[in-house]
Amino acid sequence: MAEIHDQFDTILILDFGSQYSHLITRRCRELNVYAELMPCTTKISDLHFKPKGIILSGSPYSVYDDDAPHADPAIYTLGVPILGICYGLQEMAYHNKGKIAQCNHREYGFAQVEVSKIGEGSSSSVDALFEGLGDMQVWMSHGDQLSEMPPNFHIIGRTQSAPYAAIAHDSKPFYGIQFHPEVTHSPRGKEVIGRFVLNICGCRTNWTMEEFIGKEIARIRDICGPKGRVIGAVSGGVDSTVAAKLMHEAIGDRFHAIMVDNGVLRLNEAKQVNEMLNKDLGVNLTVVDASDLFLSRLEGVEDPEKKRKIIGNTFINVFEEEAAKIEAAAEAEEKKGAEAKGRVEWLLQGTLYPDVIESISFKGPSATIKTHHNVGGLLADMKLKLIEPLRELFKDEVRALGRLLSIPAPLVQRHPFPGPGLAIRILGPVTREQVKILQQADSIYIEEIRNANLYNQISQAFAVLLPVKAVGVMGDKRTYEQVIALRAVQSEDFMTADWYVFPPEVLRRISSRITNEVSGVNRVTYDISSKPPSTVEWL
Ligand SMILES: Nc1ncnc2c1ncn2[C@@H]1O[C@H](COP(=O)(O)OP(=O)(O)OP(=O)(O)O)[C@@H](O)[C@H]1O
Ligand SMILES: O=c1[nH]c(=O)c2[nH+]cn([C@@H]3O[C@H](COP(=O)(O)O)[C@@H](O)[C@H]3O)c2[nH]1
Ligand SMILES: NC(=O)CC[C@H](N)C(=O)O
Ligand SMILES: [Mg+2]
Repeated sequence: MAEIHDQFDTILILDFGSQYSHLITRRCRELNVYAELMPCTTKISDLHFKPKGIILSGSPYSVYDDDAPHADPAIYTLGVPILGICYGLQEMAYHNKGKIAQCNHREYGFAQVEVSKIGEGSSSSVDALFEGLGDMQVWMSHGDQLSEMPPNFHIIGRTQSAPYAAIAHDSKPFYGIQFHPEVTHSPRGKEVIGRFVLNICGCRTNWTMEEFIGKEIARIRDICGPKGRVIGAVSGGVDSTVAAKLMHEAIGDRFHAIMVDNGVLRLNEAKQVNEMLNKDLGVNLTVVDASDLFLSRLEGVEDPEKKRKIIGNTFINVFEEEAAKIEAAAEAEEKKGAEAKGRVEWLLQGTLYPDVIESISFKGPSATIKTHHNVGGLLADMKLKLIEPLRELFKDEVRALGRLLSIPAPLVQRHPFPGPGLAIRILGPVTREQVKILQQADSIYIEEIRNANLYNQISQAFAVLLPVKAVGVMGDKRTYEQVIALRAVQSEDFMTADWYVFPPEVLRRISSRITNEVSGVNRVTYDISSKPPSTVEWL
């Protein structure tokens, strides 16, 4: 089977636990080079591909810590260029017998790198890593630094407090930099990464969504074989819509898209999504109304993790039932003499790279903050095999892919909506009445955001129904009703997010409409928390 690594030169990023590891991956991909993040404990002998270059990330550890992570020494004999960033530099120096010590002046924030000149006068030049860049502003975050150069390395850049801020091996393509080129606070950082992956590693720049489409379609056809059929979990969200369209291009009507009405969707969502997919995209969609099943299983459940697991498991039950129905229908037709159809062996999911990255840390999955229904909420003994064509992509890559697949802009720009839906936005038990209140409030909120032309400036907006009651006065009468909280965030990748600053008149209109039009609500509040320390969703 064709592998992604056969088709795209790959930069392997070894993750030592830095907060910025995934940004290194992103920067490479922005240069149209495929990059993949793996735990720093990865054994080179276990890789089933040869990377074109390796980047060692930063880390919260110091190299001499007892439990400090170290890379497989085999990386140094693989014959490919290596770039160490921050801890990565220290790790490279440590392996090559240099010395590392705590700095007198810890550096957090901006620094100026002075790029070293090689040679004299008019024939002087700089190292290939910095070619054409000159002295530059960079961003630092370290308490340790190189105190003694490893043998056979030389300095290629320094800062005022770090004399060995950038080093290179005398004869091998090994580089170390103390600063972080992957963060936007290092304005020319992406060019430094470019010098490494393009000039030094010589990677082909074919990681574009145009190339990806063709190759992924071929790969899907290969996986499914000439007859295999796929059932697709489609929500109307960006990811599953793009995945569905890709699947449809690859195997036509051997792909069966299923949207599950789990009783906790937004107002009129099932109807709208049905129209969009059938009409706009030509994907044959079946909407299964399983709202009674979901709501009965959710009855009385308050615990957020329990809600998530119930929903994740029930989704799979419904998909397996639908797969069985599709097979039974095909068998009935075959008995009447129709040509035999393939089995429904696969379940399509719109899982993205950030979902996967969360479980990559070298210490195993990072602390579970919440179980995303499509990753941790799956049934252990499910019969369908997963097919996840977007597993390697970031959200903005998926949106670019969607545009290339001619998916209409309003669909591509949709805010994400979590699979567990309104169940994780109703704090406390989920009932049909509570769902109805929240659906109405949410619909007014989004409508007013669209009317104010702010939808595309906000990454995600939604309403939350709080399990508290407050006193109000309406038409001279005392009321004692529920509270709606509004949330709107801006975020690049939803790993971090900041709350959105609305023009006051927009908030005023939204609040007034919700309290007037939604019975059962007499108060509206606005959530001014960033992630971290909060998360985007309340549950
Ligand atoms: N109501 C639903 N019916 C069928 N499948 C669903 C439903 N909700 C979620 N899923 C499945 O779970 C996956 C993950 O949901 P998620 O919300 O992360 O992605 P999305 O809905 O495709 O896109 P977005 O993040 O933009 O909402 C979806 O890609 C889809 O496969
Ligand atoms: O499909 C999903 N299934 C889930 O279980 C789930 N939980 C959170 N989210 C979405 O993920 C992003 C980050 O949310 P948090 O900061 O709350 O983790 C936000 O965009 C959330 O809406 C989910 N999406
Ligand atoms: N950001 C980093 O990689 C830090 C590395 C190491 N812990 C230091 O403080 O120098
Ligand atoms: Mg969704």
